[in-house]
Amino acid sequence: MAMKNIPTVDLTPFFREGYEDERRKIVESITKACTEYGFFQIVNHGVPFDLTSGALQLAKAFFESPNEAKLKYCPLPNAPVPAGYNKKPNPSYEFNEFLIMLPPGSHFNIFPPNPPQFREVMEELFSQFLKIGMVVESILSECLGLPPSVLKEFNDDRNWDFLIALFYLPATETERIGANSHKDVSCFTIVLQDEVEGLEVQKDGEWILIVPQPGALVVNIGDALQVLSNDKFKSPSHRVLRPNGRSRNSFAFFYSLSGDKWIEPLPHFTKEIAEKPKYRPFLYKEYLQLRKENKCKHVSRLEDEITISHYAIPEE
Ligand SMILES: O=C(O)CCC(=O)C(=O)O
Ligand SMILES: [Fe+2]
Repeated sequence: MAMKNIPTVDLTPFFREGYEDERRKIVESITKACTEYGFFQIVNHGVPFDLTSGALQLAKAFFESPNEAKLKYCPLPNAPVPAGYNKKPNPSYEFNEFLIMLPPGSHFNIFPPNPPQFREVMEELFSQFLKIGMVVESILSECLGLPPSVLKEFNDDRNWDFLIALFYLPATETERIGANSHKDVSCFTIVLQDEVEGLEVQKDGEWILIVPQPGALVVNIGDALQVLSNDKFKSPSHRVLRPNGRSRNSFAFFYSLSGDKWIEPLPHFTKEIAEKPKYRPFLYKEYLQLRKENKCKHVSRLEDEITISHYAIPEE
């Protein structure tokens, strides 16, 4: 595993008047990070540290409760994403437990009553991630060279965003994989990791550690933005290795798209620059459904998983 440094950017200038030069420099560093890694970290993003550390502790307390208690909170079968508690079976090619929530107020949400503040804190975390997500969306839009309103107007339905609390048990002698190499379905994902290492991004065949930093959030590009930008920003392969001797927990916020949207590369990256689209149009919720099957139907072979290349137009 290589120790290259994924850039960390300070977002302070985006919360103040002026600072045009500083903002331009940040846009340049994020563009470079997205082109090279599809990953970067942000600090001074406005999400309170007390909230992030409290949420990590409460989630850990929930996941450490007995299995019978957790299994009462499994998803409803018709939910667009499987909100509630779920666990990858053992043996499987990966091993983790998770609790998914849709936006606060969604009737699909299923929260355990214990620990008592868990629901309230997860809802607050969701709202804070949404707020910073909108700032990140406008920065990424600028990084892609899009006119300011294009991405925001295209992606104007926030009912499909979801937040996952994740828990990884310590590695065993034979099993180290917490989450196998995958690419996220989202436009982009915001990850809050605890202090335990494990998240890695693949670049040029090497695995690079995303070093946990107190107070930082990790951002990575997802498949939807890869399609919309016609591969200008690619959704990076990443994985989670389980730590030795201790557990790890994290939250991942999927800044999504309306499931009712047909998506295909935007004209700014195709017609307007005389490039061929690399993907055929598809309904976003169809892709979400296929990916939900990957996540919950316990596909036991990695090669059987559906990925975004399912919609790629073969090169002539
Ligand atoms: O647990 C993490 O740090 C990342 C999880 C992840 O990649 C995902 O849920 O898609
Ligand atoms: Fe991921």
